[in-house]
Amino acid sequence: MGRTYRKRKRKTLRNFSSNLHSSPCFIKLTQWMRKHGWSPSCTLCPVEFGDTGRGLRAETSISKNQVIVSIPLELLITVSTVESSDIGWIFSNANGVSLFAQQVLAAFLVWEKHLGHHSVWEPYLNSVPVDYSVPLYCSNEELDVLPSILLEPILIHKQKVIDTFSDLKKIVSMHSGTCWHCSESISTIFQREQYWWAWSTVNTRCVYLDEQVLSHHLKIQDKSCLALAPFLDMFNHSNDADVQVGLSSDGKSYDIRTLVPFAKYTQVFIHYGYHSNLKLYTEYGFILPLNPHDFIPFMFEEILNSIKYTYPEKFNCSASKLDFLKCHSLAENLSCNFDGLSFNVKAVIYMCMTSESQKDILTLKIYSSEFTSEENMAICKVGKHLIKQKCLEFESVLQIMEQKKSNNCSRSFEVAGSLILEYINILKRAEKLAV
Ligand SMILES: C[S@@+](CC[C@H](N)C(=O)[O-])C[C@H]1O[C@@H](n2cnc3c(N)ncnc32)[C@H](O)[C@@H]1O
Repeated sequence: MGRTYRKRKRKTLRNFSSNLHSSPCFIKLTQWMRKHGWSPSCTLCPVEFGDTGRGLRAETSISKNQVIVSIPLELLITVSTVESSDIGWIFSNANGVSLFAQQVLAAFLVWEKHLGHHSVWEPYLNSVPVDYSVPLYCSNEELDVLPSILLEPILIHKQKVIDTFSDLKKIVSMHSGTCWHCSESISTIFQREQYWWAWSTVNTRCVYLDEQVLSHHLKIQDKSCLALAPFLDMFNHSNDADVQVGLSSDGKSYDIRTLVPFAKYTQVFIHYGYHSNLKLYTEYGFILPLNPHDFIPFMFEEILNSIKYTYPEKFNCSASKLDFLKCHSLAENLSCNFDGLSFNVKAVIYMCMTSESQKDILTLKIYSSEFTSEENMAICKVGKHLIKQKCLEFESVLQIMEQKKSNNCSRSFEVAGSLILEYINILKRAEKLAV
């Protein structure tokens, strides 16, 4: 699929949304949920939106403080659901191998998916996506061209998936039984590809519960009380949404109450958290244009290099200055966002360009930000150089990515390209502010 085609397709999709209300998958999901005690809290229709993909649309207006979804606890998939399932015994006998909530839920999805029609969860499993745009699905060749700001969290995440899968294989291979449904040996049912899909399903769709709701006896390493919640997991995220989530007052369901109203025929969003685009990309496989929580980190050395380049004669970064910066936590959170360079970046630039003898004055100036116009100009000049260098770095990465994109690339790689483009836009705006 060529670039022009994709661009054209995106353009068409943006203005187009298609109603999924009568899709067999959705009808079966809601019929099955009703049988298990669910009833809709308000009229929501699943729709394929041009800009956000599948989500839920309000068929009538929704007011502030209205409960938009309420899922009976028996419809949630939690660690206790897994414990009392066909494969619960495998995890009760893990023989010292570490278990994590996400791994256990993912294993359960793989198991139930393989049962097909024989799974009571089939209507739910058929409602979740068959593939994902999370970075786990970037090929090694694609990962090779990503900048370290993206690559580092991706590799950490990927390693966690690899390790938990390898531990799962260890656990299942301790047991020699065969499956009642397909007669396959238990261990062959858990394959890497299915596990990656299941892991991504949990990662992009789970909610967090109170520990008390989850009574089980499995030895889970982490305290994350994850739950998969059918239907509820079709809400997309927006920074403009605001919600209250948790158990209903009678403790029988998991509810979401919206704190903002929604007009009839608009998409109803929830809020996944105050996430930067990097977090949204690595955890959920999408980004938000003009995300106010976005920022681009700088390394301390990058700032020093910009000072050395712009004012070689003024550069002065002694051991005592380094101590000072570290003691005052000024050498961390070095970043740039839509509003320009962070306070700490400016403090580091100022500190490392000013002579040692004036340390008391320096401290006072940094915390009052009362720089002379000459000092301000010097800080801006270094800041501009720093921003420009980062921009050049991202532009050259994007160029390489564009070349790769013209061949067959993963959806995840395309999202990574959009993220780099967002970063370039932020830097260009910040550069204009640094005058
Ligand atoms: C909990 S699911 C939401 C429903 C999902 N869109 C679906 O089709 O089932 C989370 C996933 O939805 C997508 N998503 C959520 N909010 C989005 C947004 N504002 N823009 C684009 N995609 C979004 C991402 O793929 C994310 O991993």
